[in-house]
Amino acid sequence: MAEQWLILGAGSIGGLWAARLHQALRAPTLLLKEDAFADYRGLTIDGEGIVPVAAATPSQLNRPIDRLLVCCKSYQTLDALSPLAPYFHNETSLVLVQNGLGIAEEIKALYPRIKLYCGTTTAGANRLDRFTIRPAGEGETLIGAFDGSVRELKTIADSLSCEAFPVAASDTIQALLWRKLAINCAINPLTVRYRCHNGELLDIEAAREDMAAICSEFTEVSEALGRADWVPNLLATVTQVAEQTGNNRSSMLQDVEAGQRTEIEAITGYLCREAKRLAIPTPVNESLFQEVVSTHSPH
Ligand SMILES: NC(=O)C1=CN([C@@H]2O[C@H](COP(=O)(O)OP(=O)(O)OC[C@H]3O[C@@H](n4cnc5c(N)ncnc54)[C@H](OP(=O)(O)O)[C@@H]3O)[C@@H](O)[C@H]2O)C=CC1
Ligand SMILES: CC(C)(CO)C(=O)C(=O)O
Repeated sequence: MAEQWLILGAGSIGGLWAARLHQALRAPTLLLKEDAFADYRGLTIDGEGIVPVAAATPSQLNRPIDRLLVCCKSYQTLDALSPLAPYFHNETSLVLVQNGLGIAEEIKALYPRIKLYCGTTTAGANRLDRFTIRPAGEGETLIGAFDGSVRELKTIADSLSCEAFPVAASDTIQALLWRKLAINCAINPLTVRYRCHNGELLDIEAAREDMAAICSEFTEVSEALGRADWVPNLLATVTQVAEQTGNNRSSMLQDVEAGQRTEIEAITGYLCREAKRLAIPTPVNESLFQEVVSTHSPH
C-alpha cells in the first residue's frame, strides 16, 4: 500500500514515531539490522507496554521501496541506506529527520533518483534499552522538500502524521534546519566542555562568553551565505532555548557520557567546513570541534 512507511533507525525518535503510527493503524514496518531483528519482540513504550510494530531486515525485502523514513544518527545513515539501494526507484520518497546537516547532500549524490525530504523535530525520546523507549516530551515535527515534489509534500507529511506524533509540511525547511544547526552548535558542544545541563550554561561566565562567540561566528558564516535573516538575534534565540530546555542534558553530552560517538561532525563540523570553504575564521567552533572529536569520540 502506498501509504505504508518503512522506518530505518528504530531508536528513540524512529521507534517512538513508528509506535505512534502503528497505534494509529498506519502499519509501518521497521527495517532492522540482522542482529537487532533476531532480538526483536516488539517495541516497548515505557509506561504503556508493548507495541507490536512489524519488522524486517533489508535481506527480507521483496519489493521496491516507495516510502522510507530515516531516523538514524547522522554518521550511521549512509551505511544503513546502502543495503536498501537496490530497492530505490524514481518514485521512492525518502524523509530524513536528524540533527546536523550535510547528510542530505551526500544521499542525493549517491542516490540522485530518489525524492528527498528533510525534517526537524522538537519531540523528545530516550532509549532505556534497544527496543524500550521513554517519551520525553511532545513536540512539533516539520518536513520540507530537499528536492522532492512540493506538490506531494503535504501528502507525505499527512501520511507520517497522527494525533500522538503530529507532523506538518513546511515551505521554509532549509531556514529551520539552519536555525536548528545554529542552536545545536551553540549548546551541544558547550554542555560537553562544561559537563552541565543546557540551562546551567547560562550560569557559567566562560560558557556565556563561548556561546556569544559561537553565535557571532555562526552569524558571520550565515551572512556570507545570504542566510542572515534565517538566524536573526541568534544569541537571544539560543539563550531562550537553553532556558526552555534548562533541565535537559543535550544529546551530545548524553552520547559522550554513554561512551558513544557524537554527531559533532554533522553539527559544528558542518559549520566549520562551510566556514573554511568561505575563508571565514571560526576559532571557537574549531576548538570545540577538536575538543569533542579528540577527547570524546571513540573513533
Ligand atoms: N532522541 C531525541 O529526542 C531526538 C533526536 N533527534 C535526532 O534524531 C536522530 C536519531 O536520534 P535518536 O533516535 O536519539 O538515535 P538512536 O541512537 O536512539 O537511534 C538510532 C537508531 O538507528 C539504528 N541504526 C543504526 N545503524 C543502523 C543500520 N545500519 N540499519 C538499521 N538501523 C540502524 C540504531 O540501531 P542499533 O542501536 O541497534 O544500532 C538505532 O535504533 C539524531 O540525528 C538525533 O540528533 C532530534 C531530536 C530529538
Ligand atoms: C535543542 C537541544 C540542545 C535540546 O537539548 C538539542 O537539540 C539536543 O540536545 O540535541
